[in-house]
Amino acid sequence: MAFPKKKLQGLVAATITPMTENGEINFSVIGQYVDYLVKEQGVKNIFVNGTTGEGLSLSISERRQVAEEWVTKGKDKLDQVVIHVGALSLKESQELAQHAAEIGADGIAVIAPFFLKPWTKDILINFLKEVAAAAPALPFYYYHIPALTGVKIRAEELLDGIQDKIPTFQGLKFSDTDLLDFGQCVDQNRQQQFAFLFGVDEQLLSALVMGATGAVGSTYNYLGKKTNQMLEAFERKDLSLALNYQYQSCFLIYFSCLGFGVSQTKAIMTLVSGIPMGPPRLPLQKASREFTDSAEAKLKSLDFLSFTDLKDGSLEASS
Ligand SMILES: CC(=O)N[C@@H]([C@@H](O)[C@H](O)[C@H](O)CO)[C@@H](O)CC(=O)C(=O)O
Repeated sequence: MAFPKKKLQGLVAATITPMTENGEINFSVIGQYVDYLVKEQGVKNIFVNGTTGEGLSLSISERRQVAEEWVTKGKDKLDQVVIHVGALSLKESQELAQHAAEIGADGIAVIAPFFLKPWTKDILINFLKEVAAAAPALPFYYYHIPALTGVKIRAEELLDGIQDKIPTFQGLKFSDTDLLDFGQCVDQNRQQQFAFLFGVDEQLLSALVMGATGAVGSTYNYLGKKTNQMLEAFERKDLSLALNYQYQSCFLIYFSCLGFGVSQTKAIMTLVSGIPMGPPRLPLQKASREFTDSAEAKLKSLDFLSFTDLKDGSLEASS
């Protein structure tokens, strides 16, 4: 095994997969995207082909190409590139895991299969174990996102004795609001050097209190710098300042009842970074005009993102 690798900690941007207006992947902007994350947002870890990256809406060949492009463009610039390799088919997941190892990724993550589902901890572990074994030199992270997979096995239960079954297990990406489950994961694994990466950006401060060692999320693409300031305030025990940052990011995320998801993330990132992210792929729909107009107004009204952070006058995603 190539361990020990540097522990994955701090902010990890869940990357968007840029697309053209006709739905093809726009590989040409990934180099620019890497530079934007590193230089403008101070974020040097990425999570590729996850929820934000529409990984499950891409073909296997596209997922391989996207992973390869991020690893290539991130070389000597990014600290860690973790590739999400979860799939409904064990074979596909193994193929992607093996590919991630071949291209020099720093880790792999896997969600629970969500159509024919594992109903018990042992069955889920068996699935994850088979995927991890396809990349025996790569750190393995379990990606817990029960609201989307429908697999409700508690993370705390899953982690109990997991390294005996999956020796490459290095941590948990926890995208759920159940802070009791999250806290129990941390508390019951204090002897291990696991990474506990929280995935609900609007609750990150609470998760830091519970022992999160880092965070993976969509908003760190464009709020990385501000969220790093929140992490620093938390480190200094300046909770009032940290809370102020957290509330501002919550209010940005929930500024309207128009919904917030991958389409909205693409639209906001296009506006803030000036890099065209394009529309999402079906079944997702492009963010509505109503959303983009109110998002633009909100971004401008918030001190959080100053006027000068906005690279262009319109939020319309590369149209
Ligand atoms: C359901 C969802 O997309 N959750 C996001 C959050 O970052 C989320 O966008 C954010 O908390 C705003 O609600 C991440 O947990 C997803 C993620 O890390 C990924 O793209 O794999």
